Amino acid sequence: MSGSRLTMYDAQMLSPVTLARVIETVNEDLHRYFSFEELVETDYRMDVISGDLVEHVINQRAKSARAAGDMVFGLRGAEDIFVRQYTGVGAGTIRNLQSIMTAVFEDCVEYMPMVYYALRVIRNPSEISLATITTLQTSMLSIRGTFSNFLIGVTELNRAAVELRGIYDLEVVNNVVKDEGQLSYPGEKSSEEGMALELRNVSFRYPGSQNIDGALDDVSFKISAGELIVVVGANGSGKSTLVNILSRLYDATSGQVLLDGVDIKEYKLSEIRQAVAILTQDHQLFPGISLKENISLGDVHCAEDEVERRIAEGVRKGGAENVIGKLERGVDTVLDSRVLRYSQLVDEGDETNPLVIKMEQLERTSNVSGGERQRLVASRTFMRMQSNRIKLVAVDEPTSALDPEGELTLFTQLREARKGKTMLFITHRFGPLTKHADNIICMKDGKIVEFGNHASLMEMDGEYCKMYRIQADAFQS
Ligand SMILES: Nc1ncnc2c1ncn2[C@@H]1O[C@H](COP(=O)(O)OP(=O)(O)OP(=O)(O)O)[C@@H](O)[C@H]1O
Repeated sequence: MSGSRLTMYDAQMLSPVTLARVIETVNEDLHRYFSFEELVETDYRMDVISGDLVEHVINQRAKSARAAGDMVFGLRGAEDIFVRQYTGVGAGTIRNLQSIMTAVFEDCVEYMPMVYYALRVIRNPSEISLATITTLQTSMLSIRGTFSNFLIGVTELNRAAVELRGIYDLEVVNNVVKDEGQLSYPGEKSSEEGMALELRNVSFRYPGSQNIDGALDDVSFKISAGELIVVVGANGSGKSTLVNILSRLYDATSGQVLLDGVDIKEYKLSEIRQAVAILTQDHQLFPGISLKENISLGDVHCAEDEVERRIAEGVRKGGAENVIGKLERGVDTVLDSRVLRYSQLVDEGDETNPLVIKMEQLERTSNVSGGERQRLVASRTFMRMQSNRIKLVAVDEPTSALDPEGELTLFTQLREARKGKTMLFITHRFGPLTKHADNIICMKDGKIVEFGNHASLMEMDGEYCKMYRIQADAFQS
């Protein structure tokens, strides 16, 4: 795609004047602009934050906005909202409020003499003339306009604030996770083998949680560098929360987290993020950018002459070679291309409306399945894992849409890539992983109820053994 052609489809029949319009653009910069703009959505939060991509996304968005130039006319200000959503800084809101208040103040000052004169006329009606009435009327209309603009502004601000809260509770996370550490990671005590992890009496409750109990309750354990750990437990037992705490997406409410024997808060936050690779069901393909770029975002710090090779390796290990092979444009394929939709006054449910028909035609349908998507997302993680900086890999049930062979291959590839890394797998399926685990953490109601390898936990005949037997029996009966 190149050029900057805009194709417009107007709906003249809606009204004597055009009230609605569908615009198609083939401008690549504009597409990128919309794509990066969309990454503020909750759906992509996990990828952007855990991949340490905040700065990259903000820069790319600004760059494509500059390149697209006037085509993003009317969308200025979105930048502020974007930055605010990622940083928790309300710069845009504050600036908007300031400009509205300034306008009101200026108008009040401007019309003050009129107001004074109007008050005099009320007190002394003999002063009034036709010219005075006309002047007063005009002034009052202006003042009314100013105040109605003010009210619209306040409503807008309110809407923006609600949107902000709704979309991004990450703002809370950013406020809670303070980036005050000074140490570089890996540090002096770090091992070549991977990241050593320790939790000491950690309890955690999500900000604003309505649950009676916290998500983690007095959790303690120690994992040596380079171990393969499997975390099991019922839904809601705290497994994913454990990963959130270890990768410092959240800070523990109480207790201490140590990485290589040093308190996690003493390290620079971005260096911790750069040392961790996370793959979960929540990880997504980014819309509107090529598969190649999607996978390369696994490591934006990769040397330029290494990128191609590492993407290819990521694709192979992620089991996505066949997926890409069957696409006409291969790794250059753009899935979920963004379409500019302007649908004011159009009932999108009305399937006979010519604009609705046109919009549906323009939506690029994605031609990959859910499982194929998971393979492409896994390819990004494998791209990331090739970096020497990665010392911890946390994998949280990323295989829900994979066929059994795909799941087994993914786990095998992950295990084989463990050199120099500590691996943490969260799974509900015991077979392919637990027998390879150095240790298994079994969780229940936010607590660790059992810790040990498969043989020792089976011998214990407790919670782990019970869950294991349920799955094993299902295959035998
Ligand atoms: N963002 C959140 N805000 C508030 N509460 C949350 C949030 N995420 C999880 N919780 C709560 O924390 C507890 C632990 O959740 P967590 O996701 O860690 O469980 P899990 O063991 O990974 O569950 P699953 O097997 O279903 O993935 C649950 O009670 C859950 O409702």
